[in-house]
Amino acid sequence: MERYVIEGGTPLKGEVSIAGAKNAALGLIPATILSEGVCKLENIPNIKDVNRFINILRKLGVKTTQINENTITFDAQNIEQYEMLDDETRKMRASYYLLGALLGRFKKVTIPFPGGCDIGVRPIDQHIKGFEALGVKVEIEHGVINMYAEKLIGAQIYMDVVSVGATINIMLAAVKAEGMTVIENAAREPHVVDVANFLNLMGANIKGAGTDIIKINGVTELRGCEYMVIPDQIEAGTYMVAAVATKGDVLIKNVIPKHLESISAKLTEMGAEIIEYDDAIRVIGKEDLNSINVKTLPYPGFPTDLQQPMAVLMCLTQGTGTITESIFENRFKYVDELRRMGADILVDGRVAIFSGGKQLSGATLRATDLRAGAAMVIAGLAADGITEVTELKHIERGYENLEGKLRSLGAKIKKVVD
Ligand SMILES: CC(=O)N[C@H]1[C@@H](OP(=O)(O)OP(=O)(O)OC[C@H]2O[C@@H](n3ccc(=O)[nH]c3=O)[C@H](O)[C@@H]2O)O[C@H](CO)[C@@H](O)[C@@H]1O
Ligand SMILES: C=C(OP(=O)(O)O)C(=O)O
Repeated sequence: MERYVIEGGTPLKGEVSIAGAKNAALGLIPATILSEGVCKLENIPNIKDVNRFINILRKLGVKTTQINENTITFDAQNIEQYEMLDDETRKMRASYYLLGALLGRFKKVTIPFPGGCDIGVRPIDQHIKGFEALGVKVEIEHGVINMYAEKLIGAQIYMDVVSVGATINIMLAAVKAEGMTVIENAAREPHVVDVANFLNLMGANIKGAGTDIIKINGVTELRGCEYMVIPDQIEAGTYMVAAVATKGDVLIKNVIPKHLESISAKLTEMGAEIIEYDDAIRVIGKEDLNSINVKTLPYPGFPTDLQQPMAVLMCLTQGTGTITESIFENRFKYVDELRRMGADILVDGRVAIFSGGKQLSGATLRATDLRAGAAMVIAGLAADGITEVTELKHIERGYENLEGKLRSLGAKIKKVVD
């Protein structure tokens, strides 16, 4: 069994560099399937989900060359396979992008239902609705999705919910459809824009990514290109929260401060000092934190993926604050773990009420999912005494070298393998 052993109480101090964005890389990697040339991706984060997806592409016949730790070329010119039913595909959420990418390339695809963090029901009805509008026939049997089309034809698609995955997936198929596709009520997350920019560099014609109306004029061929993954908004936000939780002073480098505005605003409201530079952000924690209310929303709102780390800060204030989770219906499972540390949290449906004023004390905690895992680590860094965090496989899905980066900031954390 692997676990982190953390001795709390040391303020984080120094500089940390943020890796490429998990959720952008997970869209860009399958997008390379659409290219009839070689694509070079730089700033790919070295994390489990990304490495798993690269392996899936290799199994499909994509030739990959590792140029250095974070740069890889993808050559999908000779692939013939459009079916991927292995276990790795089943485990990942982002494997749903194989639907859009393989439909765009072959007009047919067979994959299992996607996995991902256990944070509530995660339907893919909006993905399916979009593909059907493009002329795709969909069959679902025994947990396997089978899609095929004679032709992909551009269409007007209104998304009933704002979905990052559905927006990117429809874009992936629509770039190779005949005519114009319009996605209304599209997601505006930075990774939606990143995938659109990459596809445009490959020769696609996408306009409006970053707004809630995206227009895609289909093209017949996409070429190879070189592209750099954007910095990870969520990894950056995690270090921002960790700096405040430990009353530290951290310069977080290789970020796009614009992507972090919702987090900076909330940390400032809590009393932390935030200094923005062109591609870095300095976060200085304070002795006393104000209680605040946070509601998760689609971008540019406060990201649901930082809800769990933020919960730790809510425990460290003196008064009462709330978090409303409006994206996923069951993303509060981790509060039981924080309660073991003495936190006072009441959950009522989509709202968690935090009564502050309690010193967290070290305990053995389970990383129930990826961001809950990050929250447990931050709680351990802020707590009195020793905290052990188990089930690191979740954390390693999305954080590059978390232990090493925290240690470089002075944290007393070590990974123990029994
Ligand atoms: C691999 C990846 O990029 N994962 C991210 C992606 O997940 P994911 O793409 O799964 O999240 P979505 O943006 O699609 O989900 C948003 C909401 O829409 C609902 N929904 C979604 C699709 C659908 O067909 N029908 C439907 O009802 C979901 O249940 C959820 O309530 O965006 C989430 C929201 O920013 C992030 O938490 C995840 O880290
Ligand atoms: C929920 C997340 O990931 P996934 O969609 O891959 O499960 C996340 O990154 O916080």
